[in-house]
Amino acid sequence: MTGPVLAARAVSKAYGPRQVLSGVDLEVGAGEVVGIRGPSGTGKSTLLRLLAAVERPDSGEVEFAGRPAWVKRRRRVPRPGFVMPVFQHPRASLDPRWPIWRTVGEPMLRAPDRRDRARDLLDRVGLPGIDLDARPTELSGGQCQRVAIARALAAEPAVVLADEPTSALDVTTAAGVLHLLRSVADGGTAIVLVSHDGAVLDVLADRVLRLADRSLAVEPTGAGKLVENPVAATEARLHSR
Ligand SMILES: Nc1ncnc2c1ncn2[C@@H]1O[C@H](COP(=O)(O)OP(=O)(O)OP(=O)(O)O)[C@@H](O)[C@H]1O
Repeated sequence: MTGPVLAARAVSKAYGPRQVLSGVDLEVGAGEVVGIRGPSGTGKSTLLRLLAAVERPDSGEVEFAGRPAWVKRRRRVPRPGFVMPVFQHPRASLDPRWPIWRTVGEPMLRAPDRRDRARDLLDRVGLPGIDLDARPTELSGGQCQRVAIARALAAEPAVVLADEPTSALDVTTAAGVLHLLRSVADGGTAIVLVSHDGAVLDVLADRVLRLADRSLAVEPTGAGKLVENPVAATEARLHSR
């Protein structure tokens, strides 16, 4: 396809009297990594929930591959696995009753080897040898964060929406996860990445937008991109924050 894989068209959202987003436009192409930064409370997580079609905008449209995410009757159009979110508080987004292999394997319900594939994905997010039957309550925040990333990738989605995906990780682990996300993007998946961390955005994002005054504006990026950086250089860049 030639058009954007994900788009927001004049999207607005208010909670009660508080207008959080007003006429936000965004287009994300296949394989593109778009970073979003901005002060706390400006609506970054809200925008991701709208882009994930977890919440509806008050006005405007979210489109998946050129088609509205919501139909006129205000029902969400089912597109399983098209957009996968990684929410800011991963422990809360994991089912506490499920062993982690089942959480990661959920998007691959039809795969008979989904336990093995879950193990492989958990290896790739830096959790080799983790107990596949562990429950989220037995894991650290950083481990939950990586389980949530593995689950998002299991769907082989067209779009990953990641809200502070490395905030609970040490620098070395974060660099590994950022490289994994870059390789996923290089395989054609679009990524929208929210982070307060300029270094994370600088190394991973193809372009960075700033959310302020209820809308998005282009933000100049800083250091060289991850594509040109080996993991060790990314690690050094994250250390220098
Ligand atoms: N479900 C909700 N009900 C009412 N108000 C909400 C809701 N979700 C978000 N808000 C409000 O919308 C505003 C934007 O919140 P949001 O979490 O999107 O900001 P953010 O930029 O992601 O913040 P942070 O960087 O601190 O995570 C805040 O004033 C918040 O209190």
